[in-house]
Amino acid sequence: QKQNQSHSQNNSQEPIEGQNSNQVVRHKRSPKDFIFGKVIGEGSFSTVYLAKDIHTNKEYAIKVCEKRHIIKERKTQYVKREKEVLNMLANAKHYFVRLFCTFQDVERLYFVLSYAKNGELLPHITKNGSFDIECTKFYSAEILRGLEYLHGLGIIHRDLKPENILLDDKMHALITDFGSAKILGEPDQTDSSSQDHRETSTRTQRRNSFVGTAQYVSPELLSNKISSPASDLWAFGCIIYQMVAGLPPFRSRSEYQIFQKILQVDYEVPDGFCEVARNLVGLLLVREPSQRLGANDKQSIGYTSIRAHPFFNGIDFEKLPEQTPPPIC
Ligand SMILES: Nc1ncnc2c1ncn2[C@@H]1O[C@H](COP(=O)(O)OP(=O)(O)OP(=O)(O)O)[C@@H](O)[C@H]1O
Ligand SMILES: O=C(O)[C@@H]1CCC(=O)N(CCc2ccc(Cl)cc2)[C@H]1c1ccccc1Cl
Repeated sequence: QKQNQSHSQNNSQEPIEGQNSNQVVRHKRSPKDFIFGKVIGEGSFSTVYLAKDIHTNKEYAIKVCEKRHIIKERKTQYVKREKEVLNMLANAKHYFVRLFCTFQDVERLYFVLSYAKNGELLPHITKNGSFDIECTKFYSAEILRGLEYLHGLGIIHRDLKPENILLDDKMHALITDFGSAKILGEPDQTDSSSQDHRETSTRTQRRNSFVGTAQYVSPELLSNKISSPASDLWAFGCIIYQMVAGLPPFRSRSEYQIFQKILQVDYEVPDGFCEVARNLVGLLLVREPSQRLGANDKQSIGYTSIRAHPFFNGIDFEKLPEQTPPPIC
């Protein structure tokens, strides 16, 4: 719309004259600030569009959620949690999809996210059959760095899977989808609603009904509903296995049978599966969360025992963002 000069919206980051220079006023965005392009994806209650900011010409992925549908599906908490966790990741420079801003209108919520031009990791694994060891090492290392940052903030993802690892234009990994995340130390919903204040240790939380995606869910989430950062380490083990084998470790026609296999830690390793990768997967797919490799590492310094595993020989964890990801072949 025509901007009235005297009240022209300052949507860029320049300070407005009359304000001291280090103060930048950001005006609340609205759909009018963007040109909405093609649909790049659909969620169970969201549609994601490729969009361009009319002021900067920058491209974003805008996730649009219908309020009516969210309320009907009783997912209001999920949506609020996604925004809350994305905000906590605002200072992360790498390894996560970033949230630039949110706004809403009567019917919808809008999340302006970084655009992961190369989509989800999953199709890159399946299309290619599986990854070679160089690719597997690189992407496992980037995911591990993301988990170190996330767990360092006391956040458990709880639904880590190759569909939730996106790839940016340079093919670097971006973890996304934080609606199922748990923030350690916050009062658990069950505590506030139920009278009995059940003991929950700091590192693990008693769980309410949430369970992640069948193939990647950890045994503890299926049995006693307690999740901890080690629950993400289990999913991490499943993802490494899947990059090497091309399929997740726990597979079956029925979800119930997948759960049975997970609870028994019943998986096979195909012939030709790289031995050193098999060893690492074997140290992560351990039924007892506290016995998983990395479970007892100090959160503040990262997963030193996983980084030290021979599988990561040759990986410089600090230099990953500057590296060119190995071609998927
Ligand atoms: N920042 C992004 N950049 C590029 N593509 C994205 C981005 N965010 C989401 N997508 C794509 O849009 C699709 C829908 O994502 P969205 O997060 O809305 O739903 P979902 O989490 O995939 O589904 P559900 O809500 O059922 O879990 C996904 O398949 C994803 O590939
Ligand atoms: O949590 C927040 O930061 C704000 C607070 C103000 C606000 O009204 N909302 C929307 C809350 C909301 C969530 C779900 C539905 Cl279905 C309707 C409204 C929240 C919101 C705004 C825009 C995008 C997402 C969210 Cl959760």
